[in-house]
Amino acid sequence: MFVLASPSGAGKTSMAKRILAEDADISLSVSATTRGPRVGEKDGVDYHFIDDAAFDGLVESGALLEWAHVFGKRYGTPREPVREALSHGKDILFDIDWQGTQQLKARDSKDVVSVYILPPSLPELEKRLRSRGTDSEQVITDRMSRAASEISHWGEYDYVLVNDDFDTCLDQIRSILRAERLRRSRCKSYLSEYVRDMLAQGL
Ligand SMILES: Nc1nc2c(ncn2[C@@H]2O[C@H](COP(=O)(O)OP(=O)(O)O)[C@@H](O)[C@H]2O)c(=O)[nH]1
Ligand SMILES: Nc1ncnc2c1ncn2[C@@H]1O[C@H](COP(=O)(O)OP(=O)(O)O)[C@@H](O)[C@H]1O
Repeated sequence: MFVLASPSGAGKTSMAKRILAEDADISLSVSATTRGPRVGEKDGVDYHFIDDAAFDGLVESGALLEWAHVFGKRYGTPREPVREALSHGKDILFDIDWQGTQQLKARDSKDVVSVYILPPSLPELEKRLRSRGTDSEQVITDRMSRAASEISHWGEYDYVLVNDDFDTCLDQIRSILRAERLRRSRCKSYLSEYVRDMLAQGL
C-alpha cells in the first residue's frame, strides 16, 4: 500500500498519474467522495462521486477501509478493490490525506509505505492551485488557509520529498517504489526458495 499525500496543490495527483501510467504493477485506489467533480474528472476513474446518503450507506455497511472529512466534504477508500489488488500481489496507490494514512497504518503498518510531498514554498503552492484552473477563489483561499495544518503532519510519513522540479520528484518516487519492492520482508518466500535451491545445488 503506497500512500502519496501532500497539501492541496503540491502535486500528488500529477505524480500519481505518471506512476500509474508507466507501472503496470500498481493500480489506483479510487476513493469515494461527496465533493463534486472538477472539469475533466471522470466518475469511477478519478473518484466515485457520490451524494451524502450514498456515503452514509458505505460507512454503515463497512464498505470503507478508512474515511475522513477533508475541506468540509467526505472522502473514503472502498475496501474491496484494495483487498482484491493485494490478494493478487499487486501494489496499490492511495492519494489520501493524513487522517486516512493514520487509519491505514493503524490497520497494517508493515505493508504501508507513505510519502509526503511538500511544495517548495507557500506562494508556489498557491500559484499551483491557481494554475490548475479547477477551483474557485473561495476554494483556493480555503485550501491555502489549511495548508499549514496539513503540512504539520509531514513527520508521520516514511519519506518526505520537496516537489520543486517535477521530474526530480517523480524520479524520487520511482526510487522509493523500487527499493521498497526489494525489501526482504516483501520477497521473503521467493528468497527462501532461492537460497534453499542454491544451497541444495552446492558447489
Ligand atoms: N482520508 C482520505 N483522504 C482522501 C481520500 N481521497 C482523497 N483524499 C484527500 O482529500 C484531499 C482533497 O482531495 P481533492 O479534493 O481531490 O483535492 P486536491 O488534493 O487538491 O487534489 C486530499 O488531501 C486527498 O489526498 C480518501 O479516500 N480518504
Ligand atoms: N513540480 C511542479 N512544478 C510546477 N507545477 C507543478 C509541479 N507539480 C505539479 N504542478 C502543477 O500544480 C498543480 C497542482 O497539482 P496537483 O497534482 O493537482 O496537486 P494535488 O493533487 O497535490 O492537489 C497542477 O496544475 C500541476 O500540473
